[in-house]
Amino acid sequence: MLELRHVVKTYGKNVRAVDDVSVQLPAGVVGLVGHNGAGKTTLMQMIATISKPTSGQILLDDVDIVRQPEAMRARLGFLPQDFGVYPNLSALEFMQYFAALKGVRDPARIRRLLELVNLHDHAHKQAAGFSGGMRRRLGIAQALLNDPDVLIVDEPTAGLDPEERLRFRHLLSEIGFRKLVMVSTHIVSDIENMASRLAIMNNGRLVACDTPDSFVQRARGQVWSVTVAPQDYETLRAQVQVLQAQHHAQGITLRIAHPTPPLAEAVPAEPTLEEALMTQRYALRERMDAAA
Ligand SMILES: Nc1ncnc2c1ncn2[C@@H]1O[C@H](COP(=O)(O)OP(=O)(O)OP(=O)(O)O)[C@@H](O)[C@H]1O
Repeated sequence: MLELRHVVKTYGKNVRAVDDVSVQLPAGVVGLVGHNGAGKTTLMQMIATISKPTSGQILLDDVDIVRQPEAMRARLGFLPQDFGVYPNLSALEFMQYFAALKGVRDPARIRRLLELVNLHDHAHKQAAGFSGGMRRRLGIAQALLNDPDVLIVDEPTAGLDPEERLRFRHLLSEIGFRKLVMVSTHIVSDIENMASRLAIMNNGRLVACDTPDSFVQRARGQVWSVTVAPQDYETLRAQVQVLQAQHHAQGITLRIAHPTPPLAEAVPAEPTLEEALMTQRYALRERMDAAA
C-alpha cells in the first residue's frame, strides 16, 4: 500500500506544483488525470524518489520513503515521460545494459520480458529502427526488470498509433492485477478500461480519487441530450457546457452538462466516463469562480 500524507511541493515562492495531497493506493491501476501543469509529473517524481516533497510524507507499506528512498527504489519500476532508448543498442543489449545496472543477473528474465512486451522477434534489431510504440514497450520491459511492486508510467501512450495504444493498455492492465501501477495521462479513453481508480488533479490538488463507476454514477442526471435547430445552437452554446455536437439532417444533436434540464425537450443521457469527468471539472470551476 502506498500512502501520501499532506504532500506539498513548491518551486520558488509562487508555484505550488503539488498542494496538500493525501491518498491511500492499494494494488491496481491508478489513472492520474489532469490538465497540463496540474502537478501529475511532480507527484510521480516524488513517489519515484527523484525529487523530495517540500513537506508531507510518502509511505510504502508504512516505510517513509522520503527518509529511506532505497526502500522504494528496490521495489520501483519507472517509465518517465521523456524516456529515451539508446539507438545503437539492440533491444536485447539495451535490456542487458539495464539488467547490469539494476543487478539483475537472470538472462531468462530478459527473454521473458521481451516476450511479455512482444519484442522478442526484434531482440537483435537496433532500437534506432523502432516505432514510438516499440520504444515505449522496451521502456516498460526495462522498468519491469526488478519485478517491481510499484510501476509508474508517465504519459504512456503519447505518440503511439491506435494498435500500439491498445497493446500497451492491455499490458499495463495485466500488470495491475497484482501490482500498483500509476499511469498519468490527459487522455481518459487510455485508462478508462483498465484503471481501477482515477485520481483527478487540478492546480496541484487531488480533487477526487474514486472508481470510474463512481464518477459515472455521480454524473447521472447531469448529462442531457437534445436536438436543436442550427440557428438555436449558438445561443445555447453560450449558456451551457456542450460536451458533444453532432450535425445531421434534422438539426444538431447535443450532449450537454447541466444540473437541471437545459431545455424542456432535453432527455437524460447516460454519461461516458469522459463526460463524467468533464461534468465534475465544470462543477469544480464554477465552485472556484463562486469562491473567488
Ligand atoms: N522544475 C520546476 N521548476 C519550476 N516549476 C516547475 C518545475 N517543474 C514543474 N513546475 C511547475 O509545476 C506545475 C506542475 O507541473 P507538472 O509538470 O507536475 O504538471 P503535469 O500535470 O505533469 O503537466 P503535463 O501534463 O504538462 O506534463 C506547473 O505549473 C509547472 O510549470
